[in-house]
Amino acid sequence: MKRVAILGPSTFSEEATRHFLGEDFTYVSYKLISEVFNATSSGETDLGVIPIENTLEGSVHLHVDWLVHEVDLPIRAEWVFPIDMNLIGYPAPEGRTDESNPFGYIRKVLSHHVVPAQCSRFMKQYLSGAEFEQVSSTAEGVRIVSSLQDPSVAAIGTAIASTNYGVPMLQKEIQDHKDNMTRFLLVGKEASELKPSEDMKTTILVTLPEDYPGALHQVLSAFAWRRINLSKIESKPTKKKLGTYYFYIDIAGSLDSVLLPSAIQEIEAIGCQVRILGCYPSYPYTN
Ligand SMILES: O=C(O)C(=O)C[C@]1(C(=O)O)C=C[C@@H](O)C=C1
Repeated sequence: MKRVAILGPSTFSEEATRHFLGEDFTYVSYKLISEVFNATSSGETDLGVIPIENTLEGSVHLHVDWLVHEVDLPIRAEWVFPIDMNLIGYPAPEGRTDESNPFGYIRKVLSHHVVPAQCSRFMKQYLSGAEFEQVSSTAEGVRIVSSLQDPSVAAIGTAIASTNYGVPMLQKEIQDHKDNMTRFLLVGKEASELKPSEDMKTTILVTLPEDYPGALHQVLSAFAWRRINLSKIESKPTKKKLGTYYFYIDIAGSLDSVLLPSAIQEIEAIGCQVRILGCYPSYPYTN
């Protein structure tokens, strides 16, 4: 069975990956996302799972940075998964209940750094008196809460973490929007057989030539006149020289098509550097 590195256990990454890949894989949990990348890069696992973007938070920059700067792991698939955030902790100790705020007794909240952006309304309304402390995953927060057994410290995470660590669910579905989704990437050195998908995507990094006014316009027009759809374009620092950027571009389409390779050739011809991060199937959420 192929081995898949995930941030886990009892995380959203685990829930999303089990839903997508099923049980024909061996899941190997790591505490840090850097360990997921390293395990996949070193061959300890065949594949790795990276949360890359969220409806409410946007790109997870740290993970994009790892993908671009630290490893050379092609993207093999992407899928989206709904994210229901839950407040997990112990009930108010006797004498500490507050009519105006049922969670006013919570002084500290532990979770992954992407979580406050996904639960900002709930946190503003009920947890404004609590300090937020970042931990390596949502499940790690729940694990710490279970070890402390202190009602003033709570976590935000998955329903499965609440069950597995035996910490009560205080409030379900506290994310700002019902349709909160996270996009996950499957990365790995070798291609894996996956279920067929109607949609293919290609992700490229483009570095513009210096001293070429209008270069970005030319890049975009190479796609535009071929009617190739870009689903995302983000500029990011190259980290080599202050003020220099590359563009992270998600393209709807496959490198096997006629038009996309010629668009890439056209932008290389004006002096752009192009790195292909992957050409892969994309899957919408299906229940
Ligand atoms: O901490 C977890 O549970 C994770 O799987 C990580 C992660 C992320 O990095 O975006 C995954 C999905 C949710 O958006 C929140 C956290």
